[in-house]
Amino acid sequence: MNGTRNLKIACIGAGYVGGPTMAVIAAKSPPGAVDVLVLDKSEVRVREWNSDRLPIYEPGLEELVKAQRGKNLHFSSDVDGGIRWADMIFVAVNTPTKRCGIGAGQAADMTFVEAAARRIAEVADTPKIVVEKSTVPIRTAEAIRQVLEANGRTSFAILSNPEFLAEGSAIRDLCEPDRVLIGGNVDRETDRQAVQTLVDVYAYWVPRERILTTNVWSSELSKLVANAFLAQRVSSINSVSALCEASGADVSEVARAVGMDARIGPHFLGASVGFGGSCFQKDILNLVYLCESFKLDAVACYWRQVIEMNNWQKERFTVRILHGMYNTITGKKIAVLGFAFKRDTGDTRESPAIDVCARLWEEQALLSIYDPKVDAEQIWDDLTRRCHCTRDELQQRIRLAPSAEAAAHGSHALLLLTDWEEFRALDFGQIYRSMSKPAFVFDGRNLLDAAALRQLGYVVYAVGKPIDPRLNLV
Ligand SMILES: NC(=O)c1ccc[n+]([C@@H]2O[C@H](COP(=O)([O-])OP(=O)(O)OC[C@H]3O[C@@H](n4cnc5c(N)ncnc54)[C@H](O)[C@@H]3O)[C@@H](O)[C@H]2O)c1
Ligand SMILES: O=c1ccn([C@@H]2O[C@H](COP(=O)(O)OP(=O)(O)O[C@H]3O[C@H](CO)[C@@H](O)[C@H](O)[C@H]3O)[C@@H](O)[C@H]2O)c(=O)[nH]1
Repeated sequence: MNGTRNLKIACIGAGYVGGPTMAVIAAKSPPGAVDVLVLDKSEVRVREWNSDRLPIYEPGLEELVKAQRGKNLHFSSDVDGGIRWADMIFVAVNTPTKRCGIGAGQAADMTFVEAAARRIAEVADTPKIVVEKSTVPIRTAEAIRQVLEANGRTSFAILSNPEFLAEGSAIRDLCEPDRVLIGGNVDRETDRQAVQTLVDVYAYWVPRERILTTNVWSSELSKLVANAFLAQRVSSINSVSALCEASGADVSEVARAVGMDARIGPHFLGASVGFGGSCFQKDILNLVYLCESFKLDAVACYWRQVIEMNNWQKERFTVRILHGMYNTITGKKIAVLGFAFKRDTGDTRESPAIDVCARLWEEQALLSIYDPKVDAEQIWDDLTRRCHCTRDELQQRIRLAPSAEAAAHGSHALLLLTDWEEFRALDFGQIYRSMSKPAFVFDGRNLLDAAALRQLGYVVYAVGKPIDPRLNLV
């Protein structure tokens, strides 16, 4: 039986993880069992969570939030008040890659996690269960404990409960997780009890056999390793995509044949322009830094290669465009379809589209960018930062388009950089008629039917597929 009644849960950090995770906990617990309060230092973000226009796009999220908000789900910027009120406090703040100092460009920046821990140490006036939800380097729970204990908070429990949701499918992933991982220090009675309390929360909707309990360090490390393995599969298939193009093999056929081996499995074998997102690169860099700090240089080198292969793939895609279009794209209009790092999200963090657009900008192309969910401001922010120039300078050669058709009109090439489902349904015949000829398609997601496009007259490049003889490529 579930022993958790009227548990007051707060979450510091109302981002891509904090918001959806807390909405699902609120929705899945029986009436009266939990009250959830999501806290953020950003008043703007909290206002958006309390409005009709949520700060993030995620399928199913809006319905869920609207159904629970004001009942057992609340959003507030009163972080101190929320800490005092709660029995259990999740820490779901951002842990980006460090930009300066020791470990810059690799180590995780723990500033926000530590600030949250210090805030709890300062204002909590009753014992709390602190749950590390952010992705953190191994032994962070111990650092949080030291901060708390040094401030006299000795009876607090510290648990690790990393999150495995993927953007675009966050609600489904949270409602039907492959597993929930909870790490606790079994030598401490407070932690043992706290693990049980957290297990009880998840057990409202997750089958008990999917809730794993481990020691804290295994839990922290498993999160980094899971992301490293996933990213490694994408880099592996992307390395094979280059070999396919060179040899005449088809990467989708190879992936299918290889993935049907039950020991390998079919998922995450989709060749692409490269992986993006806020997690893969950051977490592998974090793992590499960890290995280096343990003097495990060969291990660090092994994982670093996953990122190097990803960078190479993004660059390779850009070079394919340039060579395919007769070695010059100066002054040519190119339509960019998709700017988010994957479908079903408005998130652009580490999106391959940023790198590809920046490289095409350097080549003096005219870009017309369309994405169904990414805010215009976000695109300009990403590109000004990446291209090291002002928005005025960018706007001399880059436009944002209101639709895929508008982006494509008069262009020499379509680049498909995000696998939005709506791109599959475009009227490519109509688009072809509106384009300069020869009309090129560079499909960075293998989303489109290349044979059908060729029938319409397009010259098509698709990652890891046999090279179109009309392309100027070897
Ligand atoms: N985005 C994902 O898909 C995903 C999935 C699994 C795990 N993670 C991990 O979860 C963590 C959060 O990621 P995210 O994508 O939700 O980040 P995010 O940037 O979307 O959200 C973090 C929020 O924390 C707030 N914040 C930071 N410090 C604070 C403080 N001291 N007090 C109050 N609010 C504070 C920020 O204002 C921000 O709104 C990261 O460690 C990330 O690696 C992310
Ligand atoms: O076969 C594939 C699968 C993915 N990708 C790309 O890889 C990136 C990451 O995709 P995905 O993992 O689906 O999204 P994320 O939201 O980044 O989720 C990852 O990162 C999260 C943050 O840590 C983890 O919680 C998730 O388990 C993990 O999948 C995206 O650019 C995808 O387009 C490919 O190119 N080919």
